[in-house]
Amino acid sequence: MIIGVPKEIKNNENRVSLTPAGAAEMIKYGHTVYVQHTAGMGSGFEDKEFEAAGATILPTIEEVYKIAEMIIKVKEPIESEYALIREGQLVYTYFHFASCEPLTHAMIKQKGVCLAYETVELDDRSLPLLVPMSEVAGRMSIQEGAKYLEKLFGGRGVLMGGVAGVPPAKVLVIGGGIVGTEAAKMAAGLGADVTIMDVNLKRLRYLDDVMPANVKTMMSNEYNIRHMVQSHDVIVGAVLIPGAVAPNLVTKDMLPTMQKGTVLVDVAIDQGGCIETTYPTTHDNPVFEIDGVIHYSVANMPGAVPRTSTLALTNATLPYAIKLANKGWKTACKEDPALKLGLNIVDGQVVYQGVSEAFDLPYCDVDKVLV
Ligand SMILES: NC(=O)C1=CN([C@@H]2O[C@H](COP(=O)(O)OP(=O)(O)OC[C@H]3O[C@@H](n4cnc5c(N)ncnc54)[C@H](O)[C@@H]3O)[C@@H](O)[C@H]2O)C=CC1
Ligand SMILES: CC(=O)C(=O)O
Repeated sequence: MIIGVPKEIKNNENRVSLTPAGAAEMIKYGHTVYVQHTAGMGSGFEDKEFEAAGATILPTIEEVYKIAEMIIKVKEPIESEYALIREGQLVYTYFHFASCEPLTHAMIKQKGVCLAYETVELDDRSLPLLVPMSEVAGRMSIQEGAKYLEKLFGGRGVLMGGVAGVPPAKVLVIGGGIVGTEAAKMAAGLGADVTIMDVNLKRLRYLDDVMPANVKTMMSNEYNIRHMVQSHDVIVGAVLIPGAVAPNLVTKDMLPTMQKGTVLVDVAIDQGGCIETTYPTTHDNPVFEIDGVIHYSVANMPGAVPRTSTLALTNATLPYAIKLANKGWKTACKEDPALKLGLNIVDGQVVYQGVSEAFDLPYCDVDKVLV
């Protein structure tokens, strides 16, 4: 198969979807790999390393899209890329359709095969291609929270771990999955007083067992959230309903009850956000303030640590990419139920329930596009 690796063009997105090692692996299986000039540079991989691995460098993004049967990306295509996607072309990347109606309509129109990393799902309901970036974003959420808590950046001027005789910062994490767990671990490691909330009691029991003593667990419901946000310094939004828009759990009317300089980090922003007042921001301009409360809502947080993130992401995406290239997307998806769940839009049809519900679009059973 002919594989294309475009350079990411989202704001400050320095990850790349394939490393030189990944390109070598693809080539070993008999595939041809085209990489856009400087696509790997932001992650510390030079063109010559891809060439040494057997890939061919192409000067422009247009040439990559034109020649490739399978595009491997990191972030969803942005507006300038929509028209480059061809009918029947496989695009393997994060899409987060439910949070972006224009992207959804554009991909329906282009009739590509959109296989979304974030909805590839194993039997145990885990999301193998989201996990590595959730680990990164969860850990980063506390670094960012700690930074914006500093007075200089508009925060309350509270030190995460406090000092002898002065209590530490209070951190509330809403959602106890991968992002939430990593956030709680990092905050606890800095000495903060942490509470983690979830609706899944089994998950709360597990977290209660494994977390250090400065992490408490609490059932997530409107009453508890309303009460807790009033006294916490950093609040991390980390919920997910796979493939669907995130629910608004921290609502606008709660802001005036918070302490001035509280920092909200809405990691779930890529699925629309779980804090009503957040909208997607960029690494260039990551925060904004409403009612004296700092909002951080960057939709591609791992893009800020591209070396770590590229290596972590491609560790997870490469084995599936090889399967797709070796067998073709139809056979690969028929044989692997986890990959099949990654199909969101195929040949102009929405084949993922959460996306059809988000925009009231007709839903087509995925098996119909696999015949
Ligand atoms: N902004 C960014 O750069 C990044 C964002 N993310 C996003 O972070 C979000 C979380 O991802 P993961 O932790 O991997 O998901 P996950 O599936 O591991 O965890 C989500 C958790 O939310 C819980 N939950 C669902 N409804 C809830 C509610 N009403 N109250 C409290 N908890 C609730 C679930 O029970 C689950 O434990 C996703 O939207 C993901 O796409 C992930 C990586 C990077
Ligand atoms: C999960 C995601 O969208 C990201 O890592 O950017």
